[in-house]
Amino acid sequence: MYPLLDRIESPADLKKLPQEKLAELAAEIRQFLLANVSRTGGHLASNLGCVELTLAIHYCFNSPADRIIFDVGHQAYTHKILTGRRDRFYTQRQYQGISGFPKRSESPHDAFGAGHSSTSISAGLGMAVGRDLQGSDSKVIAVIGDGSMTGGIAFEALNQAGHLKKNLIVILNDNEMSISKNVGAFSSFLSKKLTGNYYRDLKKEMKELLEGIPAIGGNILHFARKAENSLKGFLTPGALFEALGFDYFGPLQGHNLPHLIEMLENARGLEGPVLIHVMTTKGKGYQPAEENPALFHGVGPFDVATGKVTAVKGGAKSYTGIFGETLVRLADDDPKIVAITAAMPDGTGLTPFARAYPQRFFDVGIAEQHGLTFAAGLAADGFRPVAAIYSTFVQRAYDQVFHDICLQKLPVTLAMDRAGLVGDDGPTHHGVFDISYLRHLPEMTLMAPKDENELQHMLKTAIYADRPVALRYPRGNGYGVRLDQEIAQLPLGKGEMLVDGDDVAIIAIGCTVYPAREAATMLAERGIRATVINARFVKPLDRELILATASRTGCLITVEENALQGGFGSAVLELLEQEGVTGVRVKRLGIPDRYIEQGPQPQLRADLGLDAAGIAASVEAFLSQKNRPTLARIK
Ligand SMILES: Cc1ncc(C[n+]2csc(CCOP(=O)(O)OP(=O)(O)O)c2C)c(N)n1
Ligand SMILES: CC(=O)[C@@H](O)[C@H](O)COP(=O)(O)O
Ligand SMILES: [Mg+2]
Repeated sequence: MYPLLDRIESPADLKKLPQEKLAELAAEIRQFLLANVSRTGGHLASNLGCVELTLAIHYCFNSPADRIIFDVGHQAYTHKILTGRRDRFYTQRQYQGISGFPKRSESPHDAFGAGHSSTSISAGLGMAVGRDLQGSDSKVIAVIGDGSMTGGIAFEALNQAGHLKKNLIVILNDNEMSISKNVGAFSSFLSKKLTGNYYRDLKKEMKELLEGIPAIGGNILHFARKAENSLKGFLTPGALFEALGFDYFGPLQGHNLPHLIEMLENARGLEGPVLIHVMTTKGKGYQPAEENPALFHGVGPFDVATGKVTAVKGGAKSYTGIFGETLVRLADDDPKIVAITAAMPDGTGLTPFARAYPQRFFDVGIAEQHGLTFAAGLAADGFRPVAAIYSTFVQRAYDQVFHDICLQKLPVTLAMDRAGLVGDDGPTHHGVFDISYLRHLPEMTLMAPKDENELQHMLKTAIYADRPVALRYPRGNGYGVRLDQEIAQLPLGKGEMLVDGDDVAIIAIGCTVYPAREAATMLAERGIRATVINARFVKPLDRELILATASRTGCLITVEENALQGGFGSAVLELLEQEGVTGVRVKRLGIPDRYIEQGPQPQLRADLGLDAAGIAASVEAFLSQKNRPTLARIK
C-alpha cells in the first residue's frame, strides 16, 4: 500500500532514499495518517502540517544520538512512524497501545516526554548543557509551534539559551494557529511582518510623508532608502530572536523539502543557539482539515471521503457545553462576569461566551499562570472572573492559585474541565490531582457536581460565593438529566443524602456519585443496605452529615476520581481525626499512587474499580473483613 513507507523501519532507512523521493514519501505518510487517525482519532491537523519538516529533520540529523524534542508532542506522529512504530501505529491512543505523545519509555528516539506545552526549549537546553559537560558532540533540536511559543516557560528558556550560547537548534513551526487561531501580540508580530503588506504600506506612507517635506524631503528619502535594509531587518521577527541571542533564519516555506534540507544541513555546522522559523499549513494536504484546522486539531473517528466526524448516537450534552451555556446565561444578567481561557476557547466551552460578549472574553494564549493572575487582577477590580482551564493544566499555575488568588481572598472561579480520567490522551492529561493540590489551600472552596444539572447550580454558586472557588467536572457527556430552568445557589459545604441505608455509607464526589448510587442498587440485591451521599463539596466538607452518617453506619467508603493521596477520602479521614471519632472503619476508593495510562474512560474506571460494579465489589469485600484484627490486637 505504501511502496516507500513500507521500507522504512528506522531513520537509517530514510536516509537511503534519494532526496527526490521524499515528496512521494510525504504523500504516502499523509495517506497513512489519514487512514489511521480516521479510525483511532487523534491530533490530525498538526501532524499533517509537519510531515515535510519531520522528514527533513530525520534526513539531516541522527536520532537518537541527536536529540529531537517535540513540544507538546501532539505533532510527533511522523516521527513515530519513521522510528520503528509504523506497525503499531494503529494502536496509538488506544487502550494498551502506543501513546499519542512522545514517551521516553516507548522509544529511544523519544528524547523527551510531553503532552503539556512549551517545555521543549528548556529540555533541549538542559540536554545541550549535559552534552557539553560530558564532551559529546550530538545535536539538540527543539521543535516548537507558534502557539506553544506563547507559553512563558518558552521565553524563560530562550532567555537562558541566549545567555549560555550553547549549540541548540530551535525550529519554530509557525502555522498561525494554536488549537484555535493563535492570538496575542507575539503572534501578530510573527504574522503581520511576514505578509509583506505591512512593510510595503509602511514604506509607502514614509515615502509620501518625506516627499511632502519641501526642499529637504528628497534628500531624506535618499537616506531612508539606504536605511531600508536595516529597517526591514528591524521589522522582521528575526529582530526579536536576535535580540535574545539567537541566530535567526527564515521564514522558510515549511513544505519545501529541498529548502528545509539545505537549511538544516547548514544549521548542523552553526555555533551557538539558532532559531529556524518555518511556515507551515495546519492540516496540509487534507482539505477538510485545512479548512477547519480547529476541528481537526484533536478529532475523533471521521470519514475520510467527506471529512464528517462520526456522530455519537443519542449522546447527552457535554459538561463543557452546559458550562459554556450556563455562563452565558449568568453573564446576560451580570456585566461583571468575565471569562478567561488559556488558548482553549472551544475545548473549555467558552466559544459561545466569546461570541456573545467579546469585550468580556480573554484568550491569554497558552499561559495558565498569567491567566490566573490576570483573573485575580480583574477580581481585585470588582469583576467576577471565571477562568476555564483543564484540570491538568491548572497544575502549571499552583503558585498563582495560592499567592494571587487564595492568599488575597479574591473571588476567582476556577472552572476545571477534564477533571478525572480523560481517556485517550492518557497520563499527561488525566486531571486526577486537583483535589489534592487545591484542598489544602486556606480560603479555597472546592466542589464537584454529580451531573450536568448540578453543574449549572454550582457555577452560579461559585461565581457569587465572593471567595476563591474551584469547580471540577469531567470530560464527556452528562447523563441527559432534566435541566432546571432556574439556576440556584447551593448552600456552601452542604452535601445531599441520595439513598438511606444502615449497613454502610458510600460518600461519593463528582462523577463517582451516579456509579455509587448504582452500586447501592446492586448491593441491595445482595442484602446490603447502603447509604449514598453526594458530598458536593470537598471543602468545606459537610461535617454534620458525614459525622452523623459515620456514627449511624460505623463504616464509610469514600469514592473519588482523584489521587487517593491527599484527596477527598483523605479529607474525610482528617475530619474524623479532628473530631476525635474512633471506631469508624473507612475505605477510600480512587486513583492509586501510579500514573494511569490511556484508554476509554469506562475501561479505565472498570480497571480501577471506580465503576458501579467495582464500587459494589469493594463495599462487599470491605464489609466481609469486618472482624479483621485491629492494630491494637496485633500489638
Ligand atoms: C500547558 C498546556 N496548555 C494547553 C495545552 C493544550 N494545547 C495542546 S496543543 C495546543 C496548541 C498548540 O499550538 P502550536 O504549538 O502552535 O501547535 P499546532 O497545534 O499549531 O501544531 C494547546 C493549546 C497543552 N497541551 N499544554
Ligand atoms: C494536546 C492537547 O493538550 C490537546 O489537544 C488535548 O489533547 C485536547 O484534549 P480534549 O480533546 O479533551 O479537548
Ligand atoms: Mg501552531
